[in-house]
Amino acid sequence: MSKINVIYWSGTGNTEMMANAIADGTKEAGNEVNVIHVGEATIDDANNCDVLVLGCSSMGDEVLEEGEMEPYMESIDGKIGGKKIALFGSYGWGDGRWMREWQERVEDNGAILLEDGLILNETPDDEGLAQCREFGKRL
Ligand SMILES: Cc1cc2nc3c(=O)[nH]c(=O)nc-3n(C[C@H](O)[C@H](O)[C@H](O)COP(=O)(O)O)c2cc1C
Repeated sequence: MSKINVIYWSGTGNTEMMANAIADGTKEAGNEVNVIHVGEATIDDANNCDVLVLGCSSMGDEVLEEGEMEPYMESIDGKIGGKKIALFGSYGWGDGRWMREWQERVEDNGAILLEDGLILNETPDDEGLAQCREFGKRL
């Protein structure tokens, strides 16, 4: 059994739906999971788990949300070398650039990206939620 922390930011609830479905999948696979809003996450939450799962929607112009998620990433940049990480988030009109750049950032930190970042357009439908649960099971 692995301990998995899912730390997320979500403006209108789309990425939050993904976070909860990913958590359901990880639980079904027999893991222990904590879902934490990034506003309540500590640096320790990034470290005290076997797999760190980070979620944020595409905001600004293809960037992480700047009030809570970007500062949190800055607080863990340089401290996640060797960490197993998976990324996810919802987007709107873009082509997923925010996720590609986020993946690069995590890899530049020396973290081990377990999966390609899971991205879904706007509000997840049943198929999207099923994809999230499968993603969670694979972690
Ligand atoms: C201020 C703002 C900026 C956004 N910027 C982008 C963007 O650059 N690229 C994109 O694909 N979607 C963008 N979106 C759309 C959101 O990523 C999309 O609606 C997403 O589903 C929101 O998920 P959430 O409810 O988890 O925050 C933006 C939305 C808002 C409100």
